[in-house]
Amino acid sequence: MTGTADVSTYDVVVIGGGPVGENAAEYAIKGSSRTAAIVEHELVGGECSYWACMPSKGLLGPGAALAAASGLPGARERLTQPTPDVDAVLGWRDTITHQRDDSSQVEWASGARIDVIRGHGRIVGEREVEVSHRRIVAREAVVVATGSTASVPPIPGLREARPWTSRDATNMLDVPGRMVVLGGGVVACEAATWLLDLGVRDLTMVIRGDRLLPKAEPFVGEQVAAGLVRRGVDIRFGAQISAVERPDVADTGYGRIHGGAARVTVDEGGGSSVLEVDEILVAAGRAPATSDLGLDVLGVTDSGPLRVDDHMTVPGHRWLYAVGDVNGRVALTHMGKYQGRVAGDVIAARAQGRPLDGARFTASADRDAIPQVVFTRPEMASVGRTEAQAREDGVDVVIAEADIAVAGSYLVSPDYAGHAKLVIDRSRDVLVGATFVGADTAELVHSATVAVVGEVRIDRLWHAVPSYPTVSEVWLRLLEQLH
Ligand SMILES: Cc1cc2nc3c(=O)[nH]c(=O)nc-3n(C[C@H](O)[C@H](O)[C@H](O)COP(=O)(O)OP(=O)(O)OC[C@H]3O[C@@H](n4cnc5c(N)ncnc54)[C@H](O)[C@@H]3O)c2cc1C
Ligand SMILES: NC(=O)c1ccc[n+]([C@@H]2O[C@H](COP(=O)([O-])OP(=O)(O)OC[C@H]3O[C@@H](n4cnc5c(N)ncnc54)[C@H](O)[C@@H]3O)[C@@H](O)[C@H]2O)c1
Repeated sequence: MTGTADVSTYDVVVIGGGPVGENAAEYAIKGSSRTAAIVEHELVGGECSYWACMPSKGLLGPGAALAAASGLPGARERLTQPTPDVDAVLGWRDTITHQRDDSSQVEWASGARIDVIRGHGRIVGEREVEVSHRRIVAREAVVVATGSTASVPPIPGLREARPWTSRDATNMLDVPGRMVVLGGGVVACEAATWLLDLGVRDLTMVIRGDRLLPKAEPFVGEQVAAGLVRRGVDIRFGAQISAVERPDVADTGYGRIHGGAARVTVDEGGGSSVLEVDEILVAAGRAPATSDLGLDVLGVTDSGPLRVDDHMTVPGHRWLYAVGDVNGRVALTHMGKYQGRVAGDVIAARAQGRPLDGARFTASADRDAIPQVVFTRPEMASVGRTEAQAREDGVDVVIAEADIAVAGSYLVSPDYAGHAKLVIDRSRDVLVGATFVGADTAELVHSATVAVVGEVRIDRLWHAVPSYPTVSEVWLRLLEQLH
């Protein structure tokens, strides 16, 4: 860093210190003498570390472990309680989130020679960022990595009722007895799973469409819904919340019940009914965090995502990059970090006057090779395109599909239930998508990701022999259909 009291200069300034901004800063300067700063107005580590991926998986783990044990003879006989110890789970969650203390992340940044500047970052001109009246100048690049925020639909009375968003659900301190969840996407399905584990006894999900997890293969939503219904969840499809009344609202903080009971009107099938609940969870998607970022000075007045090209550069502004949730390409930590690595490599190459030769400088996997794991019970893991997406893209599709019923799955549990599907492009004889549902499938998906990205021909995949006895033997069942 160089500068006077109120103007500092770095080679690279990153606004937003989530996992994606951290990666972009690290890659932009590593192995060089370039300097970088991360501007963060909350906690270094971002939504993912304190409010999203990490606490949610912490809350889900103990229930998943108990479910695994209860499916296996010899272990299940030793289980005295089928549900987790609530205080211990919440304590484990707090351990994972370091009680929202970001000092270890700041230490990491300092080890990587990245300065952390606390405060709200706003672009005030070309290569210029303002943080609390302090001006930061970037010699090479400004990277926007500000993430996203939870959306709350404009339903009469909903905002006034101070409903929970994912931040409350992941950082819950109180366990509401009766809850309604608005939405049927990933946050809704994962949260429903841990809310039940932690003792919510009366849970209703209000879904405007006709299935859960609508972006995945249809069998995923069916199996996840069946799992939740078995645990007593009332899922209302084709339904909408039309009004909320909560006379006794209280600002009790994240994870606390926000007041007295709420009356929630649900419209479905031409009629309506009223649910009385102790808390409402809104899980209706997220909006890119582009407000109050100064983008209007660049002529960007749209409040949507900050669009970028495949070098993660904002068109027309070669010094400006946007990575992660904020660019609207894909809202997943691992894909945002991938974009952060691409942006960092591009910034480094441009700083050294090197051409952007090579695949490393172009993001492509975040379009057609996106892996995702949804940690429901059963869990689902997928990569690439679904059959419907492939057909929409004009791919000449061949399908291989099978229940997961192999020696490896039987050994996980004699009651194992799972399903797998491959989507193949007939003209190239390569895999373009794969979806697995069932216990222990999360660790299966990377094999499919390698096959999709590597464009491995199906006749070669035949020689990738799965080990016996593992769940991955389902590959053999699927490939037999294509051989
Ligand atoms: C409940 C939940 C669970 C999830 N689980 C998973 C999962 O298991 N796996 C997965 O891959 N993805 C998961 N996601 C998605 C994942 O959280 C996001 O994709 C990821 O956090 C995006 O990272 P990011 O760095 O782009 O943004 P963020 O993590 O949101 O970080 C952005 C940072 O920028 C800061 N900031 C914003 N504006 C400014 C400003 N103007 N000035 C200074 N600082 C600013 C914020 O304070 C924040 O620290 C989950 C999301 C939710 C809601
Ligand atoms: N394990 C993981 O990888 C993981 C976990 C959680 C979240 N995430 C990511 O975080 C992002 C946000 O997740 P999410 O579940 O909030 O979003 P989502 O887009 O997956 O689901 C939003 C849901 O809300 C519904 N909805 C939206 N507006 C509505 C309205 N006005 N009325 C009724 N229903 C409405 C949609 O139909 C959909 O079912 C996603 O990109 C997701 O992939 C990932």
